[in-house]
Amino acid sequence: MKITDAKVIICSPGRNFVTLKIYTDEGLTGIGDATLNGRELAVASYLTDHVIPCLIGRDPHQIEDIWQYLYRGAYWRRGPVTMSAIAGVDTALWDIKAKAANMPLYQLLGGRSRSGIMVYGHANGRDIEEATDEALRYSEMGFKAIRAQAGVPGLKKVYGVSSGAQMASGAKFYEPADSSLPSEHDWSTERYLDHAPRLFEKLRETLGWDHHLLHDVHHRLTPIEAARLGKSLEPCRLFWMEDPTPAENQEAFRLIRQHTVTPIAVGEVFNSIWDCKDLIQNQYIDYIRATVVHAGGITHLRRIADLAAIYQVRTGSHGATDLSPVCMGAALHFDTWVPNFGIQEYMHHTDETDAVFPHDYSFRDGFLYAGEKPGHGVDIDEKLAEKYPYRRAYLPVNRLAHDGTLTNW
Ligand SMILES: O=C(O)C(=O)C[C@H](O)[C@H](O)CO
Ligand SMILES: [Mg+2]
Repeated sequence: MKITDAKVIICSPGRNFVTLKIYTDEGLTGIGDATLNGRELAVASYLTDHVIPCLIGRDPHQIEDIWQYLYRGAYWRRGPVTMSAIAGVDTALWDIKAKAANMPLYQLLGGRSRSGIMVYGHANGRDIEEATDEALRYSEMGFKAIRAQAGVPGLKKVYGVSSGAQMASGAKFYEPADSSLPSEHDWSTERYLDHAPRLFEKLRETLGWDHHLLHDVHHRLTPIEAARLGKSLEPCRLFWMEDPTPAENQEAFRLIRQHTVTPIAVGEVFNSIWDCKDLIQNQYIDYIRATVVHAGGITHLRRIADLAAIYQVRTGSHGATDLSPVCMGAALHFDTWVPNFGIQEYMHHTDETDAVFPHDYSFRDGFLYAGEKPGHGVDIDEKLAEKYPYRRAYLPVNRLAHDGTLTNW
């Protein structure tokens, strides 16, 4: 088999997505997600201008060789743009290989390791009461694991809290990339550290102890502040505290670990095994959140998961709505196989997105199930995609409430 063509499809059915479609001389096609929220066109250009010309004429079955060719061949290794582009190619090639084998992708990876994929949903509210009501709604929908975020008194806008608008599915609409220039949030660590434990006390009081509860700190604390939060959340027994501090300095997590047994999840912004090698080998974290689209596709994510397995670190892949249904489909096949699976993030896409990307995965009683169609089971309706042209949209920036200093969002 030979690759005859490839093209990048950019569309915005509610939010921007970049999809790579690869064509072969045997009529089989495959698609991969290459979306990098807020920097979409950089990846599109990387693919169109620099990667696609290198793909034509290659054997799509040689996934590993093509991965190495693109990674080593660029000379400039790693980085989110490069690795998202490689992920788009890699995912599309696994899709083609599985279609050629007439098997669902998880079978090629090593077969089924579990009956379904436990997922966590996002309950949030402008205050603790609203977030608690929302968590109850997630429980009624069947979720066994719920991430909770609440507004902080005195702060106008914080990460993870919806303005209140509802989608057709009933879920609260939340899209952080909400503006053609970055919108501005405000932040106070003192107010947040006082407030966050109260949210989880209320959730335990209301929901009891049968649900897994998760929380995303979204990189906003220093290590010692994160240690304090982890300690104060211990009585509420969280499944994880996510991204407590920025992870550029992997050694920083040693300090958090010395102070708290609240489990730690990190990795949604990681794009290679080198970003998490020390975190994993020192057992500073419990869950690795790297995912298919930002970490070089299935080929590279598998290496990260295998390293993590040796150190009893489990997977907990990123699954916000900026990861397209193509990424979600591929991730679910990966999750169906990976031996050290922990949990999968699952945020509903809008109806418009679901219509542009028909898929065969399904949700039932707190679990997602990969479909049985050959490939990863996700397609793109190109005609429909044309109706939703790209719109520039940025993630917000964050400033300290008391003096306007730029801080982590
Ligand atoms: O889903 C999460 O845990 C996130 O932190 C979502 C990120 O803010 C989002 O994917 C950025 O594009
Ligand atoms: Mg996160």
